[in-house]
Amino acid sequence: MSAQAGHGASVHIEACGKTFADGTRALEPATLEIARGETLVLLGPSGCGKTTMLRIIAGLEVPDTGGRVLFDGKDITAVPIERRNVGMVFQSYALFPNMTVCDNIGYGLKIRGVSEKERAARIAELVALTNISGLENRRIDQLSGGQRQRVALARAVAIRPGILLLDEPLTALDAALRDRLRGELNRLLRALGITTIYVTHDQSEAMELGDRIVVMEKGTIAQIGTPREIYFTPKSRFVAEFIGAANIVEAAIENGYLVLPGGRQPIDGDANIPAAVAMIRPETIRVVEAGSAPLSGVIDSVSFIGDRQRLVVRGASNRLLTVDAPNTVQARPGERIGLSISPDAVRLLPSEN
Ligand SMILES: Nc1ncnc2c1ncn2[C@@H]1O[C@H](COP(=O)(O)OP(=O)(O)OP(=O)(O)O)[C@@H](O)[C@H]1O
Repeated sequence: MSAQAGHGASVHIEACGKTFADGTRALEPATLEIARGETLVLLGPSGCGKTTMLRIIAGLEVPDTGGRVLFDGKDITAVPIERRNVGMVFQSYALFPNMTVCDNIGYGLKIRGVSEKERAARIAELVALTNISGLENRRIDQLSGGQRQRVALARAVAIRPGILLLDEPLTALDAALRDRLRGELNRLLRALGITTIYVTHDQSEAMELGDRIVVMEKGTIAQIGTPREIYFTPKSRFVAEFIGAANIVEAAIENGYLVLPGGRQPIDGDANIPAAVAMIRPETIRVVEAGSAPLSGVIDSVSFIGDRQRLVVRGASNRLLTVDAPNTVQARPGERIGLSISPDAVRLLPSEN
């Protein structure tokens, strides 16, 4: 494993936009730094330009005039994919179905003229790292989906790329397997220390894997930050609603108070934003006795999720708030409850058009 570590290259994307031949503007000019060894996740809804950005980094797509891609400070915009030293894994496996696991993993090494002995050693190391021991001599068409994705990963990193590009690699797998592989992938990426750019539309995948997340919206970068920054301090309603559950409340602000459906809520920070909406995460709202609480409402529905329960609470004027309560709280539809929100849990966001 140690022989694999520390191969990451830094990536600098400068003013890279993309307009396709048919006039589709897939990506507005974007500038982005990715540090050596960092895992950066490109997250966003379908069609927002994630894959296009990844393909520009890979060398599969040329950016519009003026855009540049630099690896370790060197301009490689005109360098073809096979000379960029990148490893790639896609949602569809793109493995050679009739070849064995070992031959697939060693393919890139073989065409680069790596000796058989060295190849065997590297393959053995990767078979262990990706948990596919015992399958070395199976053909790809004799493997499960999860096993195939492990082989695809092993093959992508076998050539010791400076940059690993992953496009929705877990999307085709069922939920339980996806969760397990996500954890394994996380450990693998940390162990290898390769700079990784990971495309997904799944916010929990993005939060678990990313050192930083780039949230994309309609071909533009909506926000870049660590998973915690994106979750706790989203800059816009779009980001707040894309990552995690969010109560978005359009409410008046009066003298440092937010006027909420069931009462008045003190808020921190600049309460003089002229037009704003408030975001409150469901797990930051506490259920308390109805009597003394500044906010109250009637439970509309209760969904038991296991580790917690999600309540929908109807306040005055029929506005609904989602509340994630501990699974030990007794809550029944129709009951009146009090709610307590810490002022710093209310985030004001600019209201959008
Ligand atoms: N070769 C192409 N020619 C024309 N338009 C394209 C081409 N490739 C992609 N697009 C368009 O560019 C936009 C961005 O596509 P892209 O594949 O980057 O999105 P994405 O965020 O990766 O979406 P998904 O999650 O669905 O893969 C989309 O509107 C898409 O239809």
